[in-house]
Parts: sequence; C-alpha cells; structure tokens
Amino acid sequence: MATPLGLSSLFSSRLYTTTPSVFPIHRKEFNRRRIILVTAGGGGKPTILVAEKLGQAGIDLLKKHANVDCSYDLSVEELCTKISLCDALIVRSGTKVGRDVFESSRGRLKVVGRAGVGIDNVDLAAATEYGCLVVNAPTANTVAAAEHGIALLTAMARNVAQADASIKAGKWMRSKYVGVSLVGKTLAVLGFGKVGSEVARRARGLGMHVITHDPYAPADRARAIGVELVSFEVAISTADFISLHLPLTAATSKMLNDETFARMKRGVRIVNVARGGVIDEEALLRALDSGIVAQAALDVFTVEPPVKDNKLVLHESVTATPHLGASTMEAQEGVAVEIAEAVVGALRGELAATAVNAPMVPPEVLRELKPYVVLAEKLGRLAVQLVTGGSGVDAVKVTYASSRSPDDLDTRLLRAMVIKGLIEPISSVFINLVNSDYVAKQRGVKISEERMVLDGSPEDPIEYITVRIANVESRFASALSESGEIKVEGRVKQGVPSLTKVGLFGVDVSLEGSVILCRQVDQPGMIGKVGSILGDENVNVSFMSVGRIAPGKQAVMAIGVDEQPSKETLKKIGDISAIEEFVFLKL
Ligand SMILES: NC(=O)c1ccc[n+]([C@@H]2O[C@H](COP(=O)([O-])OP(=O)(O)OC[C@H]3O[C@@H](n4cnc5c(N)ncnc54)[C@H](O)[C@@H]3O)[C@@H](O)[C@H]2O)c1
Ligand SMILES: O=C(O)[C@H](O)COP(=O)(O)O
Repeated sequence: MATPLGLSSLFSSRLYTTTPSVFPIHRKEFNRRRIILVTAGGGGKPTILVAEKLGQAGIDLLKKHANVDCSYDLSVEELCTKISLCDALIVRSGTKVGRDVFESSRGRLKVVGRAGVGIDNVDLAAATEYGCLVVNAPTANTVAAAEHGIALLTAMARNVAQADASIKAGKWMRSKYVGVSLVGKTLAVLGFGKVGSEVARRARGLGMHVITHDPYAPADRARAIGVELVSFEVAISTADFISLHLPLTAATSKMLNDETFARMKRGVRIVNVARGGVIDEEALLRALDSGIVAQAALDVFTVEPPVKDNKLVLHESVTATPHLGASTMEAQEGVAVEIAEAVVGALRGELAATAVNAPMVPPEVLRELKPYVVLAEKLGRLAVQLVTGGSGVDAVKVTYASSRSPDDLDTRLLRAMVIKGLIEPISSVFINLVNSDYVAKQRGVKISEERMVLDGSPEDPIEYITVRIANVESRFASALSESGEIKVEGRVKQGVPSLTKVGLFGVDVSLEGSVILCRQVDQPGMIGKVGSILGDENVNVSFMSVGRIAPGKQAVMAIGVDEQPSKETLKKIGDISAIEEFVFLKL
C-alpha cells in the first residue's frame, strides 16, 4: 500500500492501489487498477451514516450494499462519536463535515457523499489528508434550482409572500401589493452554467429579454436559446432583474457590492439562488433602503441559517426562503440515487466520475511528476486568464516536449491539471484526475494532446509544456502565436515551475504569486520604472525578465509579484508611455 505524500491539497491524500507503482503506466493497465477503499468492517457489509434526509430510492439502493444508519440533526459531538463506526457518510449542505469528523473517524471513514452540488460544508483538505474520498451529485438538482429561481422571480414581482402574510394577518390590501410585470423586461443572468442556462430558457418563455454575463460560456450556447452574452457592465447597468447563478469563488465573492449597486438601474430587482457570499449583504441592505434595489429574493445567505433578527430576512422588500433551491421531491430522489451510486461505487473501489478531491495515483509517479503537475495547472490558469471575456473556450492543445518515449510518459495527470487550471477558477466544479475529462467534455472544451519527442537524456520526464487556446480573442495581444492562438509555455527549472514563453516572446519567471505581463517598446530603464512603482506600494517583486524580438523593438516584460498590486498601481504601470499593453494574472 502506498504512503501519504505531502503534495498540494489535491494530491496529499493517502494513495491506495492494488499494484505497486510502475512507470510507464499503460492506459489499459491503469484502468484495470482498483482503488482499495474499504478496509474496515471485518470483511462484512460497510456501514453508511446518512446524516440528513435523503430520498427513499437512494436509501433503498444503499441498503442493498451496506448497513444504513439514518440519524438526522446530530450534534457535532454525536456525529464525531458515530463516525468512528462508519465507512461512509452522506450529507447535504446542513452538516458541517470538518476536520474533527475525519479525526474522530480514526481512519475508518473512507467516503463522504454530498447529496448535491456545493461542498462548502466539507473540509476537503482534511478529507484528502485523511485519505477520504469526497463525491458529490452535481447534476440532479439543476432543474429544481432553476425552477426555484423562477419561482422567486415571479413571487417577488407580484409580492406573493408579502401579500400572503398580510391576508393571513386578516388584512385585505390590494393597492399596497401592486406588482410589476415581467414581459418585455430585461433579465441579466450572471453565470451561464447548468442552472443559469435553465433559468434563461424559462425566462425567455415568460417573454423576458434575457442577457447573460459569463466570460467562460460559449456564445453559440447562449445564441441557441436566444440569449445575448454581454459584459458585466452592460449586464448590471441595463437589467431590470438580475439573477445570480455563479459559484462562490475568490472572483465572485461580494461581486454585488456598494460600487456595483451604484451602477445598476434604480429599481432593479435581484434573485439569488447561488451562494449568499456572492452578495455583500450589508451593501444590499443599503441599496434596498436607498431604493437602488427595489426588491430582492434570496434563497441563500452568507451564514446559514441566518441569525434570528437578520435585517435582510426581515426587510419588507425581501422575499426569503431557507435554501430550498434543490428541495423538490424529484430532485431529492434524483440526487439520492446519484449519491448512493457514487458512494457504493467508491466503497467497492470503482473510480468515481464525481469525485471532488484527490485522485489515486501511484506515489512514485506523483513524486516524479510533482513539479510538472504544478506547472501544468499554472499554465492552464494563466492561459484562461489571457482570454477576452465572452470568447468562450472550446479548443485547447497541450504539447509535452520530452526525450522519453511516449510509452514512458503517462500524461493523464498533467492533462487533468491543465483542465483544472483552465476550468476550476471559473466554476463550482472541483477537478481531479478522475473527473477532469468528464468535466471538460461536459463544458464543451476539447483538449487535444501532442507529444514532441526530443533527442537527449530521458532523465527528466519533460523538457517543456505548451498550452494553446484556439478560436478566442486575447486581452493581451502579445500572447498570440503566429497562428493566432493564445500560447504559454513553461519548464521546470531546478525543481521550480517557470513560465518561459508567452506568444512569441521568451520570458523567464517562476510561477509563484502573481505575474504582470507588459508589452513595451524595448528601451533602457523600463525595469527600473516599473520596479519603483511597485516598490512604492511595497509590492515585493520576486522575478523580472524581458523577452524581446530584437534590440530596440518590442519586448514583453514578465514581473513576478508576491502581493496583488492595487488598481491605482496597475494604472500607473499602464500609464508609462512605452507600455503598449499589460495584464495582471493570478496564479
Ligand atoms: N440554492 C440551491 O439550492 C442551489 C442548487 C443548485 C446549485 N446552487 C448553486 O448555484 C450556483 C450555480 O450552479 P451550477 O450547477 O449552475 O454551476 P456551474 O458550474 O454549472 O455554472 C457556474 C457558471 O458560472 C460561471 N462563472 C464563473 N465565474 C464567473 C464570473 N466571475 N462571472 C460570470 N460567470 C462566472 C461559469 O463559467 C459557469 O458557467 C452554484 O453556486 C451552486 O452551488 C444552489
Ligand atoms: O449545492 C447544492 O446542491 C444546493 O445548494 C442544494 O443544497 P441542499 O442539498 O442542502 O439543499
């Protein structure tokens, strides 16, 4: 059995395979491998704790394969006590599966199943560290969430909840509850993924003019349902209604805030069935009180359940529901079956397509590929940030230049990491070796791979990796290759992943922190100018390199920074007259 590896959170799990590591791994051979997950229970049936209400079809399926303990509303202490007797745990969003749960399981807990999409309530790093696979059910509640979005939209526009409360209180207030019509109004859907596109489709049926903002959604998918892809600015400033369908990520956290509310049409109405943290709740309260936002309908909150006297929940212009998006009989039956199959499969040792944490890969392979794994993810992350919003990513080519025979180089892990880098920052999906191809296919991203066989010693597995994105525009024109694709190339230098090429320009910058890329007319003093602007703001520069076409001609300067420079600092860099374009990229 393999031992734990101290790699990144994605790869720091205990890795169990039935065969010792071999390198190369041939595809068929790998597919035959089984991951041993069930080690407890004395060879009898495994025990599964279902800690939140799950559809009966799922429970029935679980009971065919395991002892099932359905215990709801457990305190943290009760959960921690029970867990040491369980091989798998199934939860929804209401149970916090923190480090204490994994610690208390003393190694017996092998699978956590999240009966739904979001896994914000599961400590993934701890799960991975304790060798516990986490699986979710990402598709079965999509329609339910979309229907709830539409329910909130229509109920809000016609004051259904407020009027119902009023009539139940013995009042008959017809003029107070005059609503607004939806037909002909503009709805901006922010996030055009699984739920967002279903909401858009339904809103079109209500006669609304639907626009959407999602920098990563293909325009043809939007066009197919009569929806216009627009910039964030156009979406928020022209909408009568805004519906949120984004994952909660660093980029979307508090995306609706004082500044963005100020740019909206006065009287805009907002629906949130995504995650509470996408809205700055204090700012929403201010916008409601000042009349910028006429009404809001909220299914999700930053803290759930919200505190008793939460001002948003109590606000007259707010319609609130207790995270009911996925709560239909049909969705819960679907989710229950989806999660039961995934958990039973994982307990049997099958690879799970909806696994959200660590893949199982032989440690020797991981140890050798570790820096290349990081390089692959960062190249993916860089490349996607160079895409102009709205372009839609559908064709990605990854080239591995290596002196090894193609048979001696298994690139699935690297491809998975490129996909992770490309998709994870813009999605609620967690990507690993198990689910990467599935997710890429589902999102219409075609990944092709190419091997370049080099002469020389095959000691290092790879000389360099190139990631190209075709059919897109770039927000940094210098990142384009001769054939018009976004192109980034990297190498591992003394164990450190480094960016070595952007478009046609050679650079040399270690892939840590963040990177600023500037195209400039090659001339003396540029490094000093940019360096001093960053220095004035105490931004630590870790690396600087300049790649030029020829002396005195154009050059691309790559600057590695430890901290994120402020908008003002970036503007000062952009204002340097010799700088023709620049971009800030987070790694
Ligand atoms: N209330 C509920 O019960 C309920 C039920 C299901 C899903 N959800 C939540 O709804 C959200 C959407 O779920 P999904 O299954 O459609 O996810 P998804 O990954 O299919 O779609 C998310 C979309 O957001 C886009 N996106 C990412 N960053 C963006 C940005 N900065 N600007 C604009 N678009 C951006 C992505 O490109 C993607 O298309 C998630 O937060 C999920 O947790 C809530
Ligand atoms: O992430 C999800 O799937 C939804 O938010 C639903 O959560 P729930 O299963 O707790 O209803």
